[in-house]
Amino acid sequence: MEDLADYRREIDEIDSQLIPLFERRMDVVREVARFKKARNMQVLQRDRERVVLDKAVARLRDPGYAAEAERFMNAVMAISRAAQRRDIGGALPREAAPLTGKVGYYGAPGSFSEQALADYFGEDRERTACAEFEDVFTALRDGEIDYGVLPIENSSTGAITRVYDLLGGYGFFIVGERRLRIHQNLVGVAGATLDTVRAVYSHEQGLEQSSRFLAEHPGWEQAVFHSTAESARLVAASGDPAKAAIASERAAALYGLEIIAPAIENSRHNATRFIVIGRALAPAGADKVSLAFSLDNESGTLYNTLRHFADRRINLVKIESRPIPEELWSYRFYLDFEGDVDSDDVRGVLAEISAGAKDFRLLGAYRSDRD
Ligand SMILES: C=C(O[C@@H]1C=C(C(=O)O)C=C[C@H]1O)C(=O)O
Repeated sequence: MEDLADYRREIDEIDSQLIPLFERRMDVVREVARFKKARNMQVLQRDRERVVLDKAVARLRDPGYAAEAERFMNAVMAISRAAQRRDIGGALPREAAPLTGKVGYYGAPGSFSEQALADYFGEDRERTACAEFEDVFTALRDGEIDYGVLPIENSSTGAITRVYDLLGGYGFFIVGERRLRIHQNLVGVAGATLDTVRAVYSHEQGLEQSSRFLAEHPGWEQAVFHSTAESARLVAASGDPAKAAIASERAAALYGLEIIAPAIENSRHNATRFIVIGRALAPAGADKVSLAFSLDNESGTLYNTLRHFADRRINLVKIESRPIPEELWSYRFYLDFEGDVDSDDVRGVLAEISAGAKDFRLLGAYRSDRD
């Protein structure tokens, strides 16, 4: 067997080639930053990163290293993105004010997201329904819409985790938010009553937010369907008094349904927070910032990240963690905090966190919707 010193000499020799290559790569990456700055382009280019990862794996002699090669290149690209963000500095692409254009929303006409859209952009704004959460993201990616509106958290059921995961996956920005008081109603066709109903359709949020009311009717089948509005549409189309939906008053009126039981939500304070997403950061004047990052699973990493907020007396308003499916028991953290993204303190804290965390991403800076 060779000596440990021999192995280490060999590793040193390899690194002596690796580091100059890394340096060359970083030089090119910073040229790319200049290019992006001139064209107001986003730093993160997910499609390109996928290509880089696929090429790396294809070049392996031993495919057994595929997962490691991906992690290696992911780390290299996270470092190059951080360098590009440093170079580009405050010149992140921003939306022009006011936010004009076509808006997509989750659900169907009559959904709570449509209500949030009407509240935020005005009733007259041109809009398009997106049946699934991801459809809002793909429509924005494909240029079919300029902004999207989706729910992100409910005051009683918590985070809408699927939307968090999509936010982490697509490279878009949160440009605004709207909070809405949510009343859930049991709605059905003319003649439907608590006695005729056998099955209740709704989005899982509608069912969850009304779980106490539903518990009083144990004989009813609970069917998870698309959005609350889509559920109302289904019930109207069926014409069947045995079917009911949990949906808004707005949806009931739109689809000609009657309210069998009003305000069936568990909590008197039931409210949902909706986000408005866009392809670039909101115009200046924001007072709330959202970001995402992951950390090494080691003692103190989360503390060492969060302490920067305390040191700068920045108020953290929300933290959510979501599993990273590709990395067993690893998590991605989503943080919301108060502050102006153009202030020295917020710039400082973003620099501190991006230096210590992996896959750091500024998710948005926008005006908060306070009560
Ligand atoms: C260098 C670029 O910027 C980022 C970093 C990449 C990399 O290091 O290879 C790839 C895509 C971008 O997310 C680029 O856009 O090509």
